[in-house]
Amino acid sequence: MSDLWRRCLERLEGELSAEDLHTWLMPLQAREDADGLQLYAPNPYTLDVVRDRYLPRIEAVLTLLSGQSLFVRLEVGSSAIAPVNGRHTPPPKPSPSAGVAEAAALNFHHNLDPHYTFETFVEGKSNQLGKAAAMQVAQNPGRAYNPLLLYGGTGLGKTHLMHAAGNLMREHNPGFKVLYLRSEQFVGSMIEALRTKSMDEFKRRFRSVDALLIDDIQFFAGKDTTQEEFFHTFNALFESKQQIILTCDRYPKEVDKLEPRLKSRLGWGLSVAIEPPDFETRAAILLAKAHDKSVKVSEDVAMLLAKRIRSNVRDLEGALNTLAARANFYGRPITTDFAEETLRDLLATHAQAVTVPNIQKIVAEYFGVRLQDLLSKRRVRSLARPRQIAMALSKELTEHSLPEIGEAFGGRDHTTVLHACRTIRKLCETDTRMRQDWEQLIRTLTG
Ligand SMILES: Nc1ncnc2c1ncn2[C@@H]1O[C@H](COP(=O)(O)OP(=O)(O)OP(=O)(O)O)[C@@H](O)[C@H]1O
Repeated sequence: MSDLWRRCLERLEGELSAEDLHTWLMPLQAREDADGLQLYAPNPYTLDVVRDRYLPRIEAVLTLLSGQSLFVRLEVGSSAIAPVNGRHTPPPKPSPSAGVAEAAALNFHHNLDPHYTFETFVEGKSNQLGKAAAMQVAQNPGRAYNPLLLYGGTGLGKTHLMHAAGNLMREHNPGFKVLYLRSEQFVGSMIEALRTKSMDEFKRRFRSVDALLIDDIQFFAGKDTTQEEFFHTFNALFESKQQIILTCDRYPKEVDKLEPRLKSRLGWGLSVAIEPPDFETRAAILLAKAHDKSVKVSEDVAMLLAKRIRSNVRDLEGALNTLAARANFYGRPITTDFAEETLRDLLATHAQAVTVPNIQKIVAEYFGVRLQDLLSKRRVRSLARPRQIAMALSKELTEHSLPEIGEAFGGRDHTTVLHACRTIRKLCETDTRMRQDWEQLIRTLTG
């Protein structure tokens, strides 16, 4: 069986009933080839059901798994034998009388993940602005903010929000043509178009959509021809008020080898940072994901995982999936003991990354002070503030007690550490600069 298809089935296993999976998807045979994935249905009836009910979802999953836009062809037959009656599933052909717009709409195959919606997105301080902006764009495409750019570290929900916006646009207007693709797919399509001398078609394809969603545009860095082409596509869409939504793993101005004129265009709309979620949001996301997957997880377990896994939501979700699979396999409930035991190695890896000496070193580097000064008794402000931040980070990111942290900072009293934690928390609420420093340090330490 094609490995990709096997992984696709595994993913769909969590979403479809066992009966549907066995009746419609398991009987399909798959073959990967240069053009994409060929699926063979045992009979025309299965083919029709798969095409009508499951094909968009299959394509969305395959795109997510393979990282590229895969063309899926459905035929009656088997992967070992040639197709028996050659029934293909091209998108329905428009009648000769259909207008151009109608034809385009009929041929258009959106590839949004239907599970990524605003309803399944848990809001917290870290992503509030991003969510609000994505919703406004979805409610008023091409007019609210264009482009909308969501940026931030990996696994924080940028792709989720982007799909949610696309899904909401289509909910309001089912004919709306939303095209989602990762930036590598854009590059791949362009190279293919250049190779086959079909740039006109490439241009038409990207400019005929109502909303273009491109993920991870940092991959455009250093690819001059792609940037040039994207620049023109951008201008064409922007001028005719078609919506553009982009994501990037950092603020685009900080991406090296991205053309200045492109960077400037990206700043025309709204750029919103998606920050790593705080403890409460991480716990809430876990409980929501567990609920979606019908996995029984107590608040204690959610809090344990949220406390120990701070890197990103994807890692958190991965831990939950592992727990669910093991609990199911052993027929055991997910208690905190079971979670500790099952995820021992994973939790240790996350704990290892953040140690008090590591925090002290990173904070000293960040503020340009010497480590020995940070740990000294000197009370000048230029040292006192970084020291307080390092103490507060140690409390936030490690399991050490206040006295232990005090000890690690040149033998200070635990009340000094407590005071540092309170001061920094207050400052984070009132001082933007402080909050940015805090978040940046958390990113560096847990990323
Ligand atoms: N606030 C949230 N609520 C619910 N799920 C979330 C939230 N944030 C992230 N997730 C989930 O975490 C996983 C990773 O998110 P996503 O793929 O959107 O991250 P990303 O920021 O686009 O990362 P990358 O830059 O690596 O592509 C997804 O399954 C997504 O549903």
